[in-house]
Amino acid sequence: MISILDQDFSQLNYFLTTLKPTKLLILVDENTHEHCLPRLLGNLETDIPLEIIEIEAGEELKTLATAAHLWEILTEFAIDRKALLINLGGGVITDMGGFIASTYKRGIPFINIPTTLLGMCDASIGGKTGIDHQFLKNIIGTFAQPKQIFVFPEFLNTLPFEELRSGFAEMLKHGLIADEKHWADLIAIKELTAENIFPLIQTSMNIKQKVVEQDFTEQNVRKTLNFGHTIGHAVESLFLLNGNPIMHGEAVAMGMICETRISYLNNLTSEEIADVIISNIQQFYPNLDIRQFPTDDIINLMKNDKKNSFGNINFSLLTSIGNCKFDCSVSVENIRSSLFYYQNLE
Ligand SMILES: NC(=O)c1ccc[n+]([C@@H]2O[C@H](COP(=O)([O-])OP(=O)(O)OC[C@H]3O[C@@H](n4cnc5c(N)ncnc54)[C@H](O)[C@@H]3O)[C@@H](O)[C@H]2O)c1
Ligand SMILES: O=C(O)C(=O)C[C@@H](O)[C@H](O)[C@H](O)COP(=O)(O)O
Ligand SMILES: [Zn+2]
Repeated sequence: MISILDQDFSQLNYFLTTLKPTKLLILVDENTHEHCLPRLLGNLETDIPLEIIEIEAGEELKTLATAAHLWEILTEFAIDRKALLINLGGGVITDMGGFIASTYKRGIPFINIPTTLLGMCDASIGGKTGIDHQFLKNIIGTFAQPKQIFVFPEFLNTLPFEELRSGFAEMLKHGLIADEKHWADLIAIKELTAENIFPLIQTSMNIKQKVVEQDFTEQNVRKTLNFGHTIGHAVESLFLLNGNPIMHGEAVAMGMICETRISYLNNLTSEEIADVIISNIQQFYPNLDIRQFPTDDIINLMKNDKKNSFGNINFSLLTSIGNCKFDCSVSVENIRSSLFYYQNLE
């Protein structure tokens, strides 16, 4: 599924005339309702009946209860399998929307229109859908591709800086795992603005796309896209559980620092390279206060990571800038050491 950069909504309109859905359902959260929906509705050229479905914004709402509520709404609207769900939002909306669409009536078509940087470069691509459960990230979900992904970069104009920075973490990840030049271009950015990041979005989208094409169901190389997430997701879950959610990209940035340190501790990279990577990530992200969480709690949560096998916690680790190795086993001692290292970073 190739994402389409659509500047003037013409390709979206053409897509709708060829698909001819029986109904359009647009899933938004309160922010994308306010900032993105008017622009979309103002440009849609269609007489297909249309309904808007709004949920509250936030990771806390990416739950089974919200999914059940949304399935009920689909039933109320009496939608058939030829209706089209349009997910207009960030990763929470595309994960949730993709999940409810792929399960309702065993699957109705959906498209993603990402409105965050994270959504454009990562979450809208690749067909991982899902919800959190018992505070475990994306623990219930499906692999289901959207019929199409339409990217309208103008939506970034209303995105708060912190959200832009969160999405930037996944772009850094793409550089680190697959493309040294992309990494160099990203860290050369002096100020994180939509304008400065914009020229690099397509490269990030392509990196993700290419990996997913090789391994849709994450049997092998797709695991590299999870670099930073083994520790990042565990910490994200703990903040969520505490009622103090952090942004996904903030957690990934923290996870990438620890997992880069582990790459060195596991003799995959030199300490020098690891230090360069870490200081570059650090320049964008303030340290998270993870001292509040017992190390054992962080490690216990990692036992639920989806990359694990035979009871082992498997990591994706860096062998150099632009290269990543998956299915690496790591001693508990090295995991602890990386967390201690992070806690003591200046
Ligand atoms: N499926 C995947 O491959 C994948 C990849 C990465 C992340 N994710 C998931 O994505 C989620 C994070 O996504 P996210 O960072 O986009 O968060 P998000 O969807 O919560 O959006 C962040 C915030 O920005 C607001 N917003 C969205 N678009 C806006 C706009 N154009 N202008 C103003 N405000 C806007 C939202 O309402 C929300 O408050 C996490 O749940 C993460 O697990 C999934
Ligand atoms: O697409 C992938 O594969 C990824 O791992 C991308 C990640 O950035 C993303 O956060 C994904 O949702 C994590 O998946 P999970 O399987 O660890 O829940
Ligand atoms: Zn991620």
